[in-house]
Amino acid sequence: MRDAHEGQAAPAPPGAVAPLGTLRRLDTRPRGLTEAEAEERLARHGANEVPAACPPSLPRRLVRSVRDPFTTVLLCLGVVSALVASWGPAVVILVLVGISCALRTSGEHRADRSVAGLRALVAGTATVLRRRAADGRPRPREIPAADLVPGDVIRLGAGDTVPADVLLLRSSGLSVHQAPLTGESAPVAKHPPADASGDGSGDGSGDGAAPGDAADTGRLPARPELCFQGSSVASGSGTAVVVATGADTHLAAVGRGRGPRTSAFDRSMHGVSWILIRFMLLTPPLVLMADAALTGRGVQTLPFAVAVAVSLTPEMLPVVVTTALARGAVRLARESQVIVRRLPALHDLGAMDVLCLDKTGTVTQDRPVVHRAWDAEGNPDADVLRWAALGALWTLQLAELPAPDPLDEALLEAADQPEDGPWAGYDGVAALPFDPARRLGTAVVRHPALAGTHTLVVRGAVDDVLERCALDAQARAAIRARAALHAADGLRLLAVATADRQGRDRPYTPADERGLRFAGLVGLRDALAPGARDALRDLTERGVTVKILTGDHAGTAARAARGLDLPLPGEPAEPGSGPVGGVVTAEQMDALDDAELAAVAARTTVFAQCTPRHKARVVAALRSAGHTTGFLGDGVNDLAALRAADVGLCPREAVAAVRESADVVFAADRFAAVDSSLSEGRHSGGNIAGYLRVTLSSNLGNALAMLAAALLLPFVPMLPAQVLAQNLLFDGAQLAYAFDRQSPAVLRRPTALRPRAILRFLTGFGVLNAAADLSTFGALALTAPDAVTEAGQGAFHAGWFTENLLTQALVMLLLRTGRRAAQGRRMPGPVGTAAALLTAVGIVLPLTPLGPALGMTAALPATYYLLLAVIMVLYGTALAVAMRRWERRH
Ligand SMILES: Nc1ncnc2c1ncn2[C@@H]1O[C@H](COP(=O)(O)OP(=O)(O)OP(=O)(O)O)[C@@H](O)[C@H]1O
Ligand SMILES: [Mg+2]
Repeated sequence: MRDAHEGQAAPAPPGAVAPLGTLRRLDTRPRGLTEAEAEERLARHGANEVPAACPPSLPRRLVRSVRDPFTTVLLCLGVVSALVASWGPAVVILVLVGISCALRTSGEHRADRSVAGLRALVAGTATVLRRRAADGRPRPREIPAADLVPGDVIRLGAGDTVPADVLLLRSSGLSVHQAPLTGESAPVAKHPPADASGDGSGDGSGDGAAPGDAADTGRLPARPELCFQGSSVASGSGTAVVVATGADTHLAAVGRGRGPRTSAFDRSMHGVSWILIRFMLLTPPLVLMADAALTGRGVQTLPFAVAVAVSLTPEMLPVVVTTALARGAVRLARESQVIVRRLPALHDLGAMDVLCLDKTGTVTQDRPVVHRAWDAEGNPDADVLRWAALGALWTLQLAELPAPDPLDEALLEAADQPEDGPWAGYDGVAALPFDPARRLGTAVVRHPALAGTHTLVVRGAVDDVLERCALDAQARAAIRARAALHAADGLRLLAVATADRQGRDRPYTPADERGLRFAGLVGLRDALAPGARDALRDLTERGVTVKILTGDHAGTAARAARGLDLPLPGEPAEPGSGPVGGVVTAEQMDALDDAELAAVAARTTVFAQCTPRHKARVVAALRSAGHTTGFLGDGVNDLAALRAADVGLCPREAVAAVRESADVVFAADRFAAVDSSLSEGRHSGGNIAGYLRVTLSSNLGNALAMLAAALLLPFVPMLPAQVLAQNLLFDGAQLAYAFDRQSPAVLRRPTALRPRAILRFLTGFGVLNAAADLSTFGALALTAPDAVTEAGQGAFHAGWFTENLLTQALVMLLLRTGRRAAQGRRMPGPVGTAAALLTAVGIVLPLTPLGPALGMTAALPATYYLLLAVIMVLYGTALAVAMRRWERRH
């Protein structure tokens, strides 16, 4: 069977007229280039690389890291300081920004390099027709998309990414997604210029979108005969000649089109950033006003006001985020063969609380085997299978699909060789390959004995085929009921229908698929993937709700869910009658608006009979209900949902377009990989959350204390050099969070960064921190009255410096999440070590020669240290109690 297909590999020369000029201009033929020509052109035109796909250079990255919002605010504060010639704060800011940018850039660079090797595994390829010699036969061959040259003739099939800008020579049922270029979600029909289609095969529009729609929605020219790099094939197939590659493509000209969607990570970070930026922008004017009102001083307080704002900034946030994510990504790549294509996706994985899966090929093995075929009355009938196989055979041949569909393969394998039976003499006329949006496909065949008659063979999902059959309601209901029984038995079902039509030259379109004669059903078995059930149970236990979104029959889907031990709320309804209990079908979804769907989606586990649009709708509904939603799928029908999700996951065997849109690609066993990705994501998320909590609350505490001190004391409570030293020490210690290993308790739940929760946390714990500082001021005034006078301010600086570092160390240890479970560990871990170092430096530094250099005199009485110890114990107790309450509430 496959031989017959491959024998057809050489395309018949089309009666091309219109593209002829193009072919001549490109100096090529419909049979493609020779290898030698291609090599020469590659040298001339360069590699066909998407400009945005190559990693940015080191200087580019450096520039980009400066554009981060915190860095921008810091730089603005720096400029203000420089304008009023307060060089202290200006230098502090410059040093902080410099260090943070350098660390972040090198971190990103390293992470990129170490995943580059694995990334090659998911690089795009193209099926090209090339000849060894000028008179040789063209052979289809898969090559890296980067090696394409203008003039190459390529084949496109459903699920392929269009690898360059191409002009269609032939097509059948071709529609492409141009979403990455134009943002429009419906597939657009594509076909060669009307008089160029030599093989009589028609074009079908995917979702009924008219050619030319593209013009209204994007900057793409409305040319149905052109497919643009970056779009992907939604249905059908085609043969096309490459007209532009690399930097000459439309994609390169318009840039990446719409940027990537905002993910959960972006939303969280955006929320947190804006809370802080508001704080930082409000601080200097507030300090100035308060100071002016209370002490009558003027702009000379500005440097101090700026210092307060600077001390609020979590300047290491970008570094901690990048390092935590990059380390996780590198570990995943090395240990679990998981490729994280977008670093923030790792955080989203950690925060993910709903994972949607497609069924076929994801939780099943996707090696369907034909079980049985039945005629319209429900009697076993091998002819139905043969009709289905005949349709599959001619679809494969006429549509020149780069790879056959597993379902079609199963049909061909199971059917008797059609050459032997009454099917022997059939010849293909046209094909509309399977389209997941219509959920059926058609082959048109003819038999010499029936001159002038074309037979349409339609295969597809039961409901969609029945809809197009000439049947009365009763017969239809009877077939539906039988199908439901078979589906409940776990079979995948294919309905087959035929129709005889007057032969014609006009192309066939989906509009011809009506008034059909129902032939029967084919049932196929597709076993559940080994390990799927255990993996899904683990996911559920770890706080991720699993949902299945499938194009399959409701009964088949429900049976699979049961086999996977997934709950089907609302069960049971009697099999074979009406809707299947616990399963929501596309039809039911269509009756719901988005808000209603969000409510239904929350309590439903299985969604059946989905078209690609339905899958995407469910994902969007779940996201709108506040869930961080992942989608794991592998087929063309999953592409839209994958893009709609916060994090798109796919196995390496997924179709090219899916692989290229996914955030995370699993190169090895996908279930083991989901598990380790989840752990790494939660690790990274937990580390980032820990850093944010500790840094923000202690920064706020410090800022409040500085403000109070400035109003109470006759001198500047913290000199710029001290602000710098303290910030550098804090930052250095807090980098430990990027390397922290979270306790198992953290890994048991999704780690979401909720800006509101963080705001509540930071105000509560910030005030507590400020209270500790104020108590210290009290202790200083009590034990060393000199320290609070202008002359003795060196002692105040030293006393506060020590206290600040000690509280910081305490906070680092006590405010991590899952702290209680982590206590059992013997090794101190990076955070413990950093806290110990911070304590040591806090006590010792003012006593060394560096102390006076920073304006600190360590002439404090022992009673101060005694009181400080008491304050620390009280503060530590208060922190522990507050943290326990907070953890219990969240
Ligand atoms: N190649 C094909 N030819 C004809 N009909 C098909 C083909 N592939 C699938 N179908 C029919 O269309 C239905 C929907 O298929 P679709 O590919 O959208 O989803 P699926 O593969 O069944 O499930 P999932 O969404 O879980 O991957 C199938 O249940 C089947 O009846
Ligand atoms: Mg699938």
